[in-house]
Formats: sequence, structure tokens, C-alpha cells
Amino acid sequence: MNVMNEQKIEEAVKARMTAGTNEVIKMRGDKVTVHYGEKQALFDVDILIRENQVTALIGPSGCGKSTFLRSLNRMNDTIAGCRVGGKITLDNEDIYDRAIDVVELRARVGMVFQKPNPFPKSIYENVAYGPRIHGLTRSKADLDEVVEKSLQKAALWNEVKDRLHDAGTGLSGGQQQRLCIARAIAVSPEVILMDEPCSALDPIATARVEELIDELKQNYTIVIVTHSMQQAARVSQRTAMFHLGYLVEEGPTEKMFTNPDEKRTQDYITGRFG
Ligand SMILES: Nc1ncnc2c1ncn2[C@@H]1O[C@H](COP(=O)(O)OP(=O)(O)OP(=O)(O)O)[C@@H](O)[C@H]1O
Repeated sequence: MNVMNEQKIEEAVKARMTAGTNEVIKMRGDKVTVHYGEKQALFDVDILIRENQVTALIGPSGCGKSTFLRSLNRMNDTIAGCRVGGKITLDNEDIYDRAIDVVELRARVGMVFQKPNPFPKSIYENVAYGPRIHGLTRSKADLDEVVEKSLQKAALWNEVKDRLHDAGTGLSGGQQQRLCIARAIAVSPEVILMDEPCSALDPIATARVEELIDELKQNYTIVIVTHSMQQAARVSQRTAMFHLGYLVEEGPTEKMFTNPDEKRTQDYITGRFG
């Protein structure tokens, strides 16, 4: 074991103590603020993201869910005029520190978007692209293996193994979204951010992706934005409720859906506003 690993273990132990349970804190937000120019979109968000759990971000349109999600892998950096304040850590490391390589960060904290967005390339190339640019494989055989494993983990391999060189864009919507998940997985992320990953999918494809999310949590930490209360209840272990840029409350999903502390959460999940 090298020093780096020992340090990581020590950090994990510390993070576990912070959670006060047997859970490890993978990411943490402290007083996170986000501005778009003059407009403040997020106010002092304090949150713990637990390892190997699915955290659902819920709340009415415009409350800041996507803004917060994007701050977790610095996707907001790509938006002109957007400023992030406070502190966000990954394994206790400040992801906004100057020393952080943003490309590497986005490999560790991958993202799947609302609309499936495969590259206009083959199924194989969609998955191989990331490992190739990050230099993660040494040979064609290595790369073939990563592509196959990633497609298997994304529950897509059986459907595409005989047409790996066909266009990714030729797949159905649900298959395209699983391809995008395979593409995110291919660079061995630790956290996967999903911004309404099922909103463009039919109920069958949605069920498929939800099942997949449940399996993926064994190996990854997942944060998902969803407008569907059923989906949040089905796939997540923790739920965070946002309203008007504030984190209203965060807690075990079961409690949030049966006995939340805040009236606003109760009103939102029972469809009284939003
Ligand atoms: N690129 C941007 N430029 C300026 N303002 C933005 C930008 N993106 C989001 N906002 C504003 O920030 C606030 C939060 O938006 P955000 O998209 O994070 O909310 P959301 O909860 O994800 O909404 P939805 O559920 O509708 O996707 C909104 O007032 C929105 O108008």
C-alpha cells in the first residue's frame, strides 16, 4: 500500500466519522453559493453526499437542482458569468482548488444528461473515446475489454455486441441513454451525476435505467436530479429538497417521503406546489 492510499483511507475514516454512522462521505458541500452574473441561484447549501448511495435532488422548476449538480464536477465553469462560492470536496479534497485538473475531476465525477447525447460515432467509439484520451489503456485488447465491461455494466452489451461499429445515434432513446452511461463508466468514475436521465425516455426504458441505477450504486456514488417523485422514491436512499435556491432539507428518502421535517417538502411531494 502506498502513502497516497494510506492517506485516502485516513480521509475516508474521518469522513465516516463526520457522517456519524457507518457511511462514508464521498462529497461534501459547505455554504455553497452560485451566481449567474448578478443573480444568485444557490444560497449556502450544506450537504453530505454518501458513498455508494443514490442521492436524489428534488424541488420545483428553477430551484437550483441542476445548478447544484453542475457545481459538483465544475460544469458551471463552462457557463460565462457563473461563479461558485463556498467549498465542495471530493474525498476531502477541495475540487475548486487551483491545483485541481478539471479534466481529471470530470473523469472522477462523470455526468449523464437529460437528453441522450451520444457522439456521432460508432457505439464502440462512444465508449472508447474517454479511456483513449485519458490514456487508460495500453493496447487495443485492453480497450476492447474496457468497452465490453462498460457496456455490460450499463446493461447494454447483449443488445449491441453484434453491432459495435454501427452508429450510436441509431439506437433507441433508452439504449442511447445506457450508451451514455457506459461512456461515463468507461473512465472509471467514482461519482456519476445524472440530470433527469429518464425525462426523454418511455416508461419501459425508464424502468430499465432505474434498475441500472440501483445496480450501479454498488460501485459508484450517484446524484440524480429528478422531477418524478416516484423515481426519487424508487431509486434513491437519500433525498435533498431544494426551493428557491435553498436546500430545504436532506435526509433518508423513506423519511423524506413519509415524515419530512419541513412543510415545504410535504407540500411539494404531495403535489401542492411545483
Ligand atoms: N446559464 C444560466 N444563466 C443564467 N441563469 C441561469 C442559468 N442556468 C440556470 N439559471 C437560473 O438559475 C436558477 C436555477 O436554475 P436550475 O436550472 O439550476 O434549476 P432547476 O431546479 O434545475 O430547474 P428545472 O427543474 O426547471 O431544470 C433559475 O432561476 C435559472 O433561471
